[in-house]
Formats: sequence, C-alpha cells, structure tokens
Amino acid sequence: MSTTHTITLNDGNRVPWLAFGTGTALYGKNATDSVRAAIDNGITHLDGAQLYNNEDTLGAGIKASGKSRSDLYIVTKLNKLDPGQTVKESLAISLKKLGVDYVDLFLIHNPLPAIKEGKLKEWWQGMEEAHNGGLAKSIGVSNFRVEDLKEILDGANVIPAVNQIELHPYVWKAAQPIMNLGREHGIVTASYGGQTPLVRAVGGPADRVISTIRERLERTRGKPVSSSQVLTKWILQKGAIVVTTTSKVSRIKEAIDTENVPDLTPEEIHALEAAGSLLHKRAYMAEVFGE
Ligand SMILES: NC(=O)C1=CN([C@@H]2O[C@H](COP(=O)(O)OP(=O)(O)OC[C@H]3O[C@@H](n4cnc5c(N)ncnc54)[C@H](OP(=O)(O)O)[C@@H]3O)[C@@H](O)[C@H]2O)C=CC1
Ligand SMILES: O=CCc1c[nH]c2ccccc12
Repeated sequence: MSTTHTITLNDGNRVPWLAFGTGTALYGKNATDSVRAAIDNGITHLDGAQLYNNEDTLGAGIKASGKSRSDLYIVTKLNKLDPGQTVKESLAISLKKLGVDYVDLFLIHNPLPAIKEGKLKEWWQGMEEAHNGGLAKSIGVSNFRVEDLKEILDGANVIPAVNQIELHPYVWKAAQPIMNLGREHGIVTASYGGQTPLVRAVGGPADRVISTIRERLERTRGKPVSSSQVLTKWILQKGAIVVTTTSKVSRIKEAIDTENVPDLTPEEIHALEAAGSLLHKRAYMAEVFGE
C-alpha cells in the first residue's frame, strides 16, 4: 500500500503528502535500512538534509529499494555555505551523496546562517540558480518566520514552493502568522514534529480531545484508528505535507493508512486547536523562534 494523495505546489509540481524523515532519530546515523524499509512499505517521499550528515546512506537506501527515480520524491536542505561556495555547488555535493542528478525539492534549512552573514536574499538567488539549472525541481524554505519570508519575497523571481515548519496543536497558535503569509503566496506548509503531543508533551491539554476524536473516528470507520492518526489527519486537513519518521514498519503502515481515516469535523478541529492553545511547546529550532 502506497500513499495516493498528493499536494500541488505553486510551481505546478505534485508532492506525495507523507514524507519519511531522516533527521531526528536518524540524525548522523546510517539511514540505509530505515529508508529501504520505508520505501518497501509504500513511502515514496524522503526528507533529507545536509545537516543530518547521512545523505550518502539515504542515497544507499534509495538505490537498494530498486525504485526508479521518477517514482520517488527526494528532498534535501541547504545547511551552510563554505566561503566562496555557491548554492549550486553545495547542492551538487548533496546530489553526488544521494546518487541522483536532481532533487524534487531543495530547502534553505534555517534562515539564521544566512542572516548572520547578511546574505538571506543572496542565498535565495542561489536557490533560484540551482532551480534554473535543473538541480532542483522545486525550491523552498524551512523554519522561516514572517520577517524572513518577507525579505526573500521582496525581489524574488521564484516564489518559495514550501515552508517546512514544526506543526502540531501546541504550536498551532504561534504558527498562524507565518502560515497565513505563506497562504497569501500559495506556499505550502510542510509539517515536522507532528507527533509532539503524543511523544514530547504527554499529559498535555490536548490528550483528552485527541482521545475523544479517536474513539469517534474508530466508531465511524468500524476499524482501528490511533491517536497518531488523529494528529496526522488534522495536519492533512490543514493542507500541509506531513514529515514524520519511525523505526517501526507498523507505524509506517499506520501513517499511510491515515488516508483512509474519516475527516475530523469542524467542531473536532476547533476543539483540538482550542486545547492546543492552552500549552505552547516547541520541540525544535528554539534558536530561530526564541520561544
Ligand atoms: N526542517 C527542520 O528543521 C526539521 C525537520 N524535521 C524532519 O521531520 C522528520 C520527523 O520529525 P520528528 O519530530 O521525529 O517527527 P514526529 O513528531 O512525527 O515524531 C516521530 C517520532 O515519534 C515516535 N512516535 C511516533 N508515534 C509514536 C507513538 N504513537 N508513540 C510513541 N512514539 C511515537 C517515533 O518513534 P518510533 O521509532 O518508536 O516509531 C519517531 O521517533 C525528521 O526526521 C526530519 O526529516 C524534524 C525536525 C526539524
Ligand atoms: O531538521 C531538524 C533539525 C534539528 C533540530 N533539532 C534537532 C535535534 C535532533 C536532530 C535534528 C534536529
């Protein structure tokens, strides 16, 4: 069983809604077996990054899967530039490690390294050059705040296609300004850290709401629905890409199966967001968001 639903970007390219991440649990580790298992079990979208220090083993997992390049959606992210290095040169090194001649999506991982050098606009121009040169089918950003996005939109020839940010009920309120600005420009949100209420903030105010929604969905579906699927479905109903990861094949299957879970009602969505707004908990990138 593979994912079927796709999300269309502002450049017309289509993205499988569910990505398998190679940061966090696989950060700095050999990702080959995990990536191979993800692909074997129906994942076609792989989320990598230069920072994760495992693009080579991500590439090995892709190769081991035997899938043709056009059946996969591969993402990597720019970490930093060496003195005098261009974005295109940096991406070329990633492509070599990944064993591919283009990525589907290339993101600036974090605005801070460029801001520290006063070069955010310049980095975005470099991203545009990589895109125009055919090294990346789509380009975007990650962990961009309102001020960062506004800065690159001013003078951009290519509007970012994606902003990858942390998204779950405990950052929902804080994410509104950047998601609203993104929506005005057709920028799709990609979410990471979506399971935070279940794994990093257990006992929080959303627990009871998640549990009530899970029970209702399970009754409606007549088949098991997990709390994890409730959170994933909520993200999906927000129109966002879901980037997750797991060491367990059962959770890969469960994540893919979220496509078959009935929709949350508007009242359930409101209840989840209202409960989420009672606690602010960010799991990643405090250095950017300062909360
Ligand atoms: N752009 C950025 O700055 C960032 C990007 N990312 C990307 O997103 C990916 C996913 O991020 P991550 O925060 O890990 O995603 P999630 O919030 O989806 O968490 C996934 C983790 O939660 C565990 N888990 C999932 N469901 C449950 C459950 N029901 N009970 C207990 N544990 C559970 C999994 O462990 P198990 O193995 O046991 O299933 C896994 O380690 C990263 O690998 C990376 O690619 C992440 C952070 C920052
Ligand atoms: O892309 C994710 C970057 C990140 C931020 N914090 C951590 C912690 C562990 C692995 C990756 C990351």
